[in-house]
Amino acid sequence: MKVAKFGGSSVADASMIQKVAQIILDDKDRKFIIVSAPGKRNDSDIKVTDLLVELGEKHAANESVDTIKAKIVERFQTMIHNLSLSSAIVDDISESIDQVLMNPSIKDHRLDSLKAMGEDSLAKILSAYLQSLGEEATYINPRDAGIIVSDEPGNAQVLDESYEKIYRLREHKGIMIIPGFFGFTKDQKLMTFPRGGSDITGAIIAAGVKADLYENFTDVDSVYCVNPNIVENPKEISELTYKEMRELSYAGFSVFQDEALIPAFKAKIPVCIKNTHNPDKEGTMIVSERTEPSSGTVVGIASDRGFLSLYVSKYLMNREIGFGKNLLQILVDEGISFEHAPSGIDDMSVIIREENFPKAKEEKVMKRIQEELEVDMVTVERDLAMIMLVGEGMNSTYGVASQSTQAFANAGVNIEMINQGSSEVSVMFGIKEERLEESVQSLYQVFFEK
Ligand SMILES: Nc1ncnc2c1ncn2[C@@H]1O[C@H](COP(=O)(O)OP(=O)(O)O)[C@@H](O)[C@H]1O
Ligand SMILES: N[C@@H](CC(=O)OP(=O)(O)O)C(=O)O
Repeated sequence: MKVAKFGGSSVADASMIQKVAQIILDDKDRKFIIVSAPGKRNDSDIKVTDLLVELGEKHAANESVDTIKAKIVERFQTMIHNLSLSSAIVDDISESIDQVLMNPSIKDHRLDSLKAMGEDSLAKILSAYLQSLGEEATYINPRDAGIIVSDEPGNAQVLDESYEKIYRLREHKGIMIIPGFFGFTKDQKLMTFPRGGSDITGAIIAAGVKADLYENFTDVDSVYCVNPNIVENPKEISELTYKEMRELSYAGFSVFQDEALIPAFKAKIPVCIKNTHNPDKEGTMIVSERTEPSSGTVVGIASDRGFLSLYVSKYLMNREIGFGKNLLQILVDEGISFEHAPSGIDDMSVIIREENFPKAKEEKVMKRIQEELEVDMVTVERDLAMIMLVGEGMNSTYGVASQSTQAFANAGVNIEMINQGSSEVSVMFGIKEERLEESVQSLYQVFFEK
């Protein structure tokens, strides 16, 4: 049995849905289908989830939602019309949006219910389309599928008790179409996963039904060793380990949501990233152990913008018991989560995503650090990018660090920070955001073109 997830780019319009239906019908093992909300049809288009977020924000600000709601409904209407399906589905979508907007009992998590409407509507459309082709296909709501999640709006996590119920889906006849991106709390509140979270639903269902394979269909032939938007035609990766993919997706390989790997990894379900436009291509396999030798020590270079470094220096910091804990406690008190915390003898930097440490919090946090920890210096440096080199073989190989620093030197880029994490499969560099592209290109040359 296979679980196949189709991302937003794979269900962007009616012609894509026809392709998706063909892929499903081409393999009888594709029994559990997870769908995202319609994504961009072209570069200037807007994802349905983003339209729904805008709708929610306007509603919360008591602004008129008529125009934005009409845009969303029209998007589905065109799709339904081009698939020759009943227009009653459009009326249902429009009514469901109104119900969510008017329901007073979901006030504190209304945005989740709105965001979920993209996936939910698309799942209903795909099952109706498969039925119109004479197939036995059923829309299954995540509540009925058994996806039970924590009560964290926009950031839900699956609860382990889900898996037993999901396993029972195996007995269901025909093809099951399950909307991605959300689940229900024990007290029946709808909660969404983090953005990109349909990948997470796919992994949860794959783990729950103990699938032989989790196929993740997107719009590229494979996972490339570097973001194809930065390097033209980069090398394809045929096989990756869970550990490598987790690091790469965390650090910027947006092709697979970073939290999605955990359920698949725990249940040891192999994952295959494939292209909806080119389904016969093998794609990239993600497995627990490599079956073929990797072509190099570094398997991928991931990068992401939007970080800052909170730098603290205090003479004899190394002798002060609890300094690190007290610094991090201040961040906890202020509701700031951090990513990395490299430290020296008298210095410590805390790397934070800018969205988690808005400028409005800066003055108070700096003042608290200065006064409570009596530091010599505390500064914040914004507009940083992180570049991560990943590969399971890296730690047992000489020269990766020197080759990397050479690559930065070739590009004339100053390294602000190096962090060889404890994961043993990655090394991370912090640089100024504006030098990101040339750094990645130079690293690509050194590790993949020589
Ligand atoms: N290393 C990488 N390999 C492949 N694609 C990548 C990589 N890094 C970033 N991407 C981007 O990820 C995109 C696919 O992810 P996404 O747009 O979320 O797909 P979907 O709509 O199928 O969920 C690709 O089109 C590509 O631009
Ligand atoms: N539609 C949701 C969830 C998702 O996974 O989307 P996509 O498959 O387009 O990345 C989002 O935009 O976040």
